[in-house]
Amino acid sequence: MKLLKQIFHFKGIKIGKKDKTLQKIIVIVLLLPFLLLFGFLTYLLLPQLLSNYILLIVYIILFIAVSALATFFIYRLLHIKFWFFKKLENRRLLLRYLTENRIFYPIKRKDKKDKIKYPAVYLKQNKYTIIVTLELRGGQFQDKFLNIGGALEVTYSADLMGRIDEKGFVSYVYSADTILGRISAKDVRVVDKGLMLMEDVFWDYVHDPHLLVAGGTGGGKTVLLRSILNALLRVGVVEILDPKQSDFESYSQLDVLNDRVEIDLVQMMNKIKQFKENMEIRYATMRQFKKDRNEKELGNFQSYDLKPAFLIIDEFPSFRASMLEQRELMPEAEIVMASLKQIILKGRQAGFFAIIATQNVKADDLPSTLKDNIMTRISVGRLSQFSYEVIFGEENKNKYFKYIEQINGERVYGRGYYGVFGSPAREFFSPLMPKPEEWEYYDEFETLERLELEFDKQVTVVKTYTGQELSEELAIDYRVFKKYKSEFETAGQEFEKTYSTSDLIMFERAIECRKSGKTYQEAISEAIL
Ligand SMILES: Nc1ncnc2c1ncn2[C@@H]1O[C@H](COP(=O)(O)OP(=O)(O)OP(=O)(O)O)[C@@H](O)[C@H]1O
Repeated sequence: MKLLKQIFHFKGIKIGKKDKTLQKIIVIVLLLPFLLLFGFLTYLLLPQLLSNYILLIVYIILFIAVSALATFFIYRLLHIKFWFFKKLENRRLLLRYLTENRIFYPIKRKDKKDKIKYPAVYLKQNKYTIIVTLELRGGQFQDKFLNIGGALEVTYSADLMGRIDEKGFVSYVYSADTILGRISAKDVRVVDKGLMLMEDVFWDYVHDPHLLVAGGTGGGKTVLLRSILNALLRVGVVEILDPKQSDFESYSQLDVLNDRVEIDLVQMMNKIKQFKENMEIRYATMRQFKKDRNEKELGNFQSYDLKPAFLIIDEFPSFRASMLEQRELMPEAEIVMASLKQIILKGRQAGFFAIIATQNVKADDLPSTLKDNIMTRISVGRLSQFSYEVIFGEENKNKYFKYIEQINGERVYGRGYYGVFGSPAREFFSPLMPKPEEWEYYDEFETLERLELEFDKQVTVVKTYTGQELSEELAIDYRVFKKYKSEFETAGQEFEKTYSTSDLIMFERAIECRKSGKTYQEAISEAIL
């Protein structure tokens, strides 16, 4: 079976001259009914037309204009509406690229025009992806083929998702026609694969924790955050910080978000500290469950049937700036930033996630410990090149990020890019907000049941440990504990005077990793995330 697969591995349909011919055939077939009609009418009107030459000329010009226009209209419509025609168009585009860039072998013929032979280039297409496979195997164009990925990205107005190197071939995978996967804001839900944002885009917050949303003014950031809220409010507890005091403030009147929307600076700072405190309580609760169940390793929040908690911070740089601007708040601001860092570094297992929204990103807007540990990133609207670089990182350094205002003549809102840290960014369309007369976020949220975290009902005491106590709890020598601590600190982890349950769990994880033969460095970086 494996051998058969290797022999008959389907790379797609080979590109060749037939692709141009096919396009011509389509145009002729579309023109045919008009030509028949022309013939029939001419036959009926022949005596009148022949007796008046001006009428004949007007008749011919009119007919050519009407049939050309109608054919063009139907041709365009078919390509916009039908997948089959789009596929043909993609084949023609690739053929065009090859021809215009002289990627073919001319074959000389005696007394005749030279013939053209195209190298082996295959195109495979499905709903959202285009895969172009090109043969290498010592061919004249092999060097070109190894670097053609970016050029074809422009040809298809698509996003290069990756390159696959196979023996003798190279394939480029593009995501295209992404707009077809757009969903309505009404339908945004958390499903098995994560929070569904498009038909094929899921924010898997358990595996790629925390979310960074960036959007230029009017780009659709607020609409996107509200759509996300539509899903998250159904599965967990959401806290919102709205420093602009506009987009979310009114939601505090809703039962589901009552006391969970802050607009005042000090209240917002307290909310972050409280969120971090809650994360520690969650860790303590989980540890207790682990003990009760006699488990060897601590599971994640889902394995103990606990609900996730989300902290949305809108306009993060402006919130941070106003905190740092006020001298008297400085010491407190540091604690707040340290708490946020802890949430981002340690929240995943406990089910505590941050969603940080910002406009264009400036150099010092996002401290790198925060940015580097927010795994999922989305942009909407127009951003500066610098912002794209900061948001989507090294991996997408050479990517050409486009700003598209219209698609097929219609203004498009909420278009941007989606990426998980370290992988290629792809085109993204934020869920489409229905017309206000059909559906409103506020009315929808009004129908939702308010969810609580487990400890809103019961009081759990957060245990803290001194270094000595922690080493005893971990059953390791105090000097070994110090060694782990200094390794953690080298990796950028900061500790307070006393240690929390989440610190204890992090140390436990590192010790486990070391036992399985990993180096200190590997164990520490695994334990942090
Ligand atoms: N996904 C969408 N579906 C439909 N319309 C949208 C969408 N996103 C944005 N829009 C339109 O664009 C307008 C501006 O969007 P939004 O308020 O979300 O921008 P923003 O990025 O939050 O801007 P600002 O930062 O200035 O507040 C919306 O009022 C809406 O008309």
